[in-house]
Amino acid sequence: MTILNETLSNIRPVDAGIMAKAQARLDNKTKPVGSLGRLEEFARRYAAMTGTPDPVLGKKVIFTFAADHGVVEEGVSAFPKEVTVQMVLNFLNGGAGINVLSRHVGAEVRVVDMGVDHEFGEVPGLIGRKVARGTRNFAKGPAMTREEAIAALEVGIELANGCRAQGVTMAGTGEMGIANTTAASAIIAAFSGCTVADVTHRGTGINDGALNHKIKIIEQALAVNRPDPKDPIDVLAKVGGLEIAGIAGLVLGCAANRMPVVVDGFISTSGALIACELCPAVKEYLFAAHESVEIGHRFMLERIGAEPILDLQLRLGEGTGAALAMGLVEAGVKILKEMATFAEAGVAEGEY
Ligand SMILES: O=C(O)c1ccc[n+]([C@@H]2O[C@H](COP(=O)([O-])O)[C@@H](O)[C@H]2O)c1
Ligand SMILES: Cc1cc2nc[nH]c2cc1C
Repeated sequence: MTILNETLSNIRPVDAGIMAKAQARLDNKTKPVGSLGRLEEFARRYAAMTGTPDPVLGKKVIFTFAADHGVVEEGVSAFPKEVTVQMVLNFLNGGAGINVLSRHVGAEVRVVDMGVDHEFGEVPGLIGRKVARGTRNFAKGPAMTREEAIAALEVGIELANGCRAQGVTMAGTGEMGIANTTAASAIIAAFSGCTVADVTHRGTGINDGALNHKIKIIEQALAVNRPDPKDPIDVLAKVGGLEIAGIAGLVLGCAANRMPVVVDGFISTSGALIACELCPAVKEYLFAAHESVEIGHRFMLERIGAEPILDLQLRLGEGTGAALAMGLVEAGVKILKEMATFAEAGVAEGEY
């Protein structure tokens, strides 16, 4: 069996009994029932994902997947393609937004080259898993072959599979890739049947003229490639990206390993969406970090059925929202594990 098929066959719905046990444990803590709101939801879902009402909190890791996009040549981004490689080096030097926010929450950043159009050679810290030197221009034909898409998915799965032995208990997704909002918009348009204009926005900050052009390019890409929404790998290969495939694989691998995964913004969610379309039970293992400024994000989150944790007007990517949200998920689990019960603290219980 292929790694992908084996992973898909290992994904099971979470145990509703464990969720109820975790909630019962929360209800005995020294607080009015339900008064910690969504922190309680995070805790009981985390418990159900990991299969125990007393879950372990270990290492937190953000995987930031980087890749280039052939469609950049159509003028769909405010920034030049070189920024992808330049930002990878910034991540490795610890100077990017994701480095700051990961330090803030005590998470480690792992940078994965899925398909940057640059030969890095031996660069300390970089996880080199290049599947190709970027995708092809999907305004003219498929971004990748089906084989490339599956190879990239399997990179993400293997990274997730490695986590448990390394003491990682929560993963987060992140990405870097100039022009990748064009791919993410094409993916949600292909699945949802929404008009391209409804799901396409300004990415790094394009002006009105460039936005109209970006919409036309995505319409052209969908007409040229005709991705089949019933075949998520076809959608991924034709209008996706190598970093998006890596994210989809990571999310599948986390679900198969019963490991909670916190999904970042618009592009990360397009990867999570591919994973959920391949196997609907995946959605039970993910936390949606935040709602991105990108207008298409809402449609993705609705399709997955995920309620975002934060709304901070973020649109950076890299995993920045995931890092922040991870801190809140962890806070919820600490409440479950560390807070005193009424009996332990000698506090009188209420009557409801
Ligand atoms: O995560 C988001 O919601 C998000 C929204 C807009 C832009 N980005 C980041 O900006 C880059 C893509 O923007 P663009 O305009 O080049 O398609 C890519 O590196 C993403 O990490 C990220
Ligand atoms: C500078 C810069 C940093 C980024 N981080 C993620 N996407 C990005 C896009 C740009 C342009």
